[in-house]
Amino acid sequence: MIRTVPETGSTNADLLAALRSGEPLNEGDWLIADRQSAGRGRQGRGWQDGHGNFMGSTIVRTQPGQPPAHTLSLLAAVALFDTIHALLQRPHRLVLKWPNDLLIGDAKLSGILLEAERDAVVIGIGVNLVSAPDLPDRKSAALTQFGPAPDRDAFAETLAAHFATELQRWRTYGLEPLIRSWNAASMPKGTPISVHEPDGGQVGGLFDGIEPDGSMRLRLADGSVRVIHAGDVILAENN
Ligand SMILES: O=C(O)CCCC[C@@H]1SC[C@@H]2NC(=O)N[C@@H]21
Repeated sequence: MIRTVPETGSTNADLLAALRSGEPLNEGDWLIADRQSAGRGRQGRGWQDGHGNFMGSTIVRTQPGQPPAHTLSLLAAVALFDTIHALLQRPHRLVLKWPNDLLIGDAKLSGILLEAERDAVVIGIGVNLVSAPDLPDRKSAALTQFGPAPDRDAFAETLAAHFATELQRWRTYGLEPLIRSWNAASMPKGTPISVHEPDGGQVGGLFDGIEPDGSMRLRLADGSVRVIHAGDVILAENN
């Protein structure tokens, strides 16, 4: 069920609170806000809302024997890619940047934030359908720069359907088909990037694809490969 509210602080915060208070929430339920006053982004950043943009969250129940929960960020990215790809007149400009950002050219179009709560993960997605905020450290873009504004509610229905399909595939067949889909949508190997690691370190190199477990390969200047399990990736040319 998709529930829409006119305004809230953060749809992620709302679903986390609902989980904590034991409200009945099912997989497939989405909470979507027309406006968000305290949107949360990755790495402690905020997420700026915009009239007509998509801001919504859903939950997945974690179960023993299924792929690691953090790979749901790749899953959400693939579902989002499929949703947006169909809307673009020149879809080849759309690429995924590890782990889950969608870029048009070199500009960020959307963001995905996973937050865990006991046996559940809240997955929040923000998409610049109509307007893009100015970001301090990277370029941003909105879909309206590339075509007509999609209807937000129709967009939500399609995204929810793609997400449900990917979730079932992830549970049934594991990570392999998901990684294949992610790779097919990925920015090209050899793209110069800079990785900001959770410990505050920064390392530059060339994007070298992803490992079967979803971690990222970074080719360093000396030709060796470093496997990155967590971090924030910035295109070197945006730096
Ligand atoms: O930093 C990022 O790239 C992730 C941004 C995630 C934003 C979405 S908007 C809907 C949901 N609610 C939030 O507070 N954040 C996520």
